[in-house]
Amino acid sequence: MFQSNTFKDQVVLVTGGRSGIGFQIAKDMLQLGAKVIICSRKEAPLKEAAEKLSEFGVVDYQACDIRNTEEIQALAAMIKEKHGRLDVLVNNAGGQFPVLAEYLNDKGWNAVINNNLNGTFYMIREMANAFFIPQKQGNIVNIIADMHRGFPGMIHTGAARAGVENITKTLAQEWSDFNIRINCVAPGIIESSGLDTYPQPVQDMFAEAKKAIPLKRFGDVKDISNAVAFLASPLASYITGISLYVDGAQHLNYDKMGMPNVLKSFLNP
Ligand SMILES: CCCCCCCCC/C=C/C(=O)SCCNC(=O)CCNC(=O)[C@H](O)C(C)(C)COP(=O)(O)OP(=O)(O)OC[C@H]1O[C@@H](n2cnc3c(N)ncnc32)[C@H](O)[C@@H]1OP(=O)(O)O
Ligand SMILES: NC(=O)C1=CN([C@@H]2O[C@H](COP(=O)(O)OP(=O)(O)OC[C@H]3O[C@@H](n4cnc5c(N)ncnc54)[C@H](OP(=O)(O)O)[C@@H]3O)[C@@H](O)[C@H]2O)C=CC1
Repeated sequence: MFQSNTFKDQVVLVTGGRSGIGFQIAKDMLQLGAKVIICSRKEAPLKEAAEKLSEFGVVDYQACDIRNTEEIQALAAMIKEKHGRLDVLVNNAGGQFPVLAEYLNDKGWNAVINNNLNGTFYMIREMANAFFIPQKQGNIVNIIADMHRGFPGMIHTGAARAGVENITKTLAQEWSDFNIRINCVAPGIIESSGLDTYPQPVQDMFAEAKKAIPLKRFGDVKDISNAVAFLASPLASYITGISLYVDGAQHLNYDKMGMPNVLKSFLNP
């Protein structure tokens, strides 16, 4: 258990904090003493999530598409006005869809690269310039995915998340002079709202998929938020530039649940 004052008076931004994993990260941060800002694209569910989270502490929200630099700058301005600083950035916003590489068109490829790679970089750059570099203090945790051995069935996200992992290694070195730590959390398959977005044949595979995970279960959102809290906390003060796989050792197991075969069985382009 973390002490309830672990993040006391720290200001934490969680992208995609309206749902699933991001919501749990925001809730935990509030319960550990932080002031939290959540952002995502859809204003109405964002507001609703902020209302729920306000039970646990001080929470602000602002609609922001991480692919849009102007919207990110407006978010930074709001945070500066309300809080004057930012201590932790959790890049959780993202998503993709299952597809076989040969059927993925430019638009679909670009949509996922823009979201998961470009959007994450824009957010890191803007928040570092607005807060972390001038403060000479900052902490970034990037949620990536289990793409250790490639990502059959989701080539776009595998490439994007590998890019974020490499950004993390680069900035752990470039920005060490600014006392900025940056790490990744790589979730395996997590029981969250995100899984509902997968087509039924993929969901039908999930029970079978658990057998291929050494710990024989999917993770839950708390497994991820615990890892994020650890990496963002002083307990991890000598850790930067790493990826922490929170996946029941799934990344050591090459069999991606036979997913390409499942996709071939229902994809009919
Ligand atoms: C297999 C292994 C499983 C493995 C099993 C499970 C592994 C779990 C690991 C990971 C789990 C998670 O991440 S769970 C989290 C999942 N959550 C999400 O994915 C939610 C957020 N997702 C999104 O917002 C979207 O998927 C994303 C594409 C990234 C962004 O969308 P945009 O709004 O930018 O773009 P859109 O307008 O929707 O789409 C742009 C184009 O992308 C393509 N496109 C978009 N959605 C598409 C779809 N469902 N199927 C085909 N193509 C699609 C089309 O070409 C679209 O153009 P048109 O044709 O012209 O429209
Ligand atoms: N669940 C799982 O098994 C795994 C999840 N992940 C990753 O973890 C993260 C959270 O996933 P999870 O909670 O399960 O899924 P959700 O779909 O519930 O969460 C995705 C969140 O990101 C937001 N978002 C997406 N695109 C953008 C954007 N361009 N700008 C701002 N916000 C955006 C969404 O809000 P809105 O639509 O309103 O913008 C939503 O709140 C995602 O990056 C996901 O890919 C990685 C591995 C496994």
